[in-house]
Amino acid sequence: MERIAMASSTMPLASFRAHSLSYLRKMPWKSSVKACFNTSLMASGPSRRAALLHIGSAIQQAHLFGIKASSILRAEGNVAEARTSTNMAQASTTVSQEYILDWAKKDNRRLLHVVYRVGDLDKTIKFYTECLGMKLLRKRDIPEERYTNAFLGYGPEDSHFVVELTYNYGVDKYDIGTGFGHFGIAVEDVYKTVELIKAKGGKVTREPGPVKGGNTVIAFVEDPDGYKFELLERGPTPEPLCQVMLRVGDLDRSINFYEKAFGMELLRKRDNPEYKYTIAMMGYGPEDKNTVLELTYNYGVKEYETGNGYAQIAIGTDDVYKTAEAIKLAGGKITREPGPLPGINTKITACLDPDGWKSVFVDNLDFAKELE
Ligand SMILES: C[C@@H](O)C(=O)SC[C@H](NC(=O)CC[C@H](N)C(=O)O)C(=O)NCC(=O)O
Repeated sequence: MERIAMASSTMPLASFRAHSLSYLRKMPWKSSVKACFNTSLMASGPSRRAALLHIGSAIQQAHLFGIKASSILRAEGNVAEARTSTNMAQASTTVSQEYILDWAKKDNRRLLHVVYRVGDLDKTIKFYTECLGMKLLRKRDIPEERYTNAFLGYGPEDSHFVVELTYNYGVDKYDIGTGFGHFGIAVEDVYKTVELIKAKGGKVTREPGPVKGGNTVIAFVEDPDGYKFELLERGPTPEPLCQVMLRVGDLDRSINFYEKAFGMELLRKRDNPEYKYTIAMMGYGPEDKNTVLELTYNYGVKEYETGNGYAQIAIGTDDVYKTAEAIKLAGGKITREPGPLPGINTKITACLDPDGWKSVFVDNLDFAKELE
């Protein structure tokens, strides 16, 4: 790229075009980005071409060194050509937007855990281990902040989605709100599981049987704080803690947000007109092997209360800075700018979805170090 930028000031136009296009063809960018560069390149004069290629070079180098392309583009704003050429401004914006949104889809992402608050940690741990069959994976007490966390799940945190319970000293009750739905647990026999839960004194709020309007056998149980768990009958799965269900006020708006800002896939959408709701399963891999976000739209309901019990899901990423950039580009609201957390140095960024549901992205390498 540097070679092209230098050549642009000395070569005749025809050789310059051939040289540049052959170089651009070899670049690992999307074809639409290349097309945009080609168009702008051919429409501009020699000095504009040099500036445009200079920006392209800077973005390419930024990519290699993990620097945000938008920062480079801002810095490059000092170049007079970039400031004055509408074509070039459009080209550079398209490059940074396409690059970063495309990157979000290819990033190494996984749902790590779901965080919520409980009023009695020991009581909840007892219910999850004895009734739901989870393992207590670790506990950490942060006395200076007056809270304790307990991590529970069906396998180690480096490969499984788990729950992160938060107990705030002295707080024994939370408002779960109307928006939080349930956590899904896949079991091979819902009837047997419910019997066991009942025998241990657990609260069953919906008896086992086929879901209304479908065939899957389900049941609902409630934990000591009133958080609902849906038991879903399935064959053996590597990820039994399989769903986080949240209600949303506009399903298409949410699908668009999670696809664009989070790089998730719409795995399944099912309308149930008889019971006046539609669900969309969003995630980073097939539903039978990965935990998914189940978004539920109830006909005509535009708003919910998020309460103060449910906190957020955490998602692993290779780069919290690019993640935050993608969320901003997709119109998301960043509530914590990317960077290391004081004290533990794990890099995170946090944001809100269109309904106010919070998510935190955690640097994959920092998270792995935390688990060592
Ligand atoms: C198998 C999979 O599709 C389900 O389990 S969906 C479960 C179903 N969900 C809803 O009804 C969502 C809408 C509801 N108004 C809400 O906001 O929670 C469900 O809970 N069914 C209940 C039943 O008894 O079948």
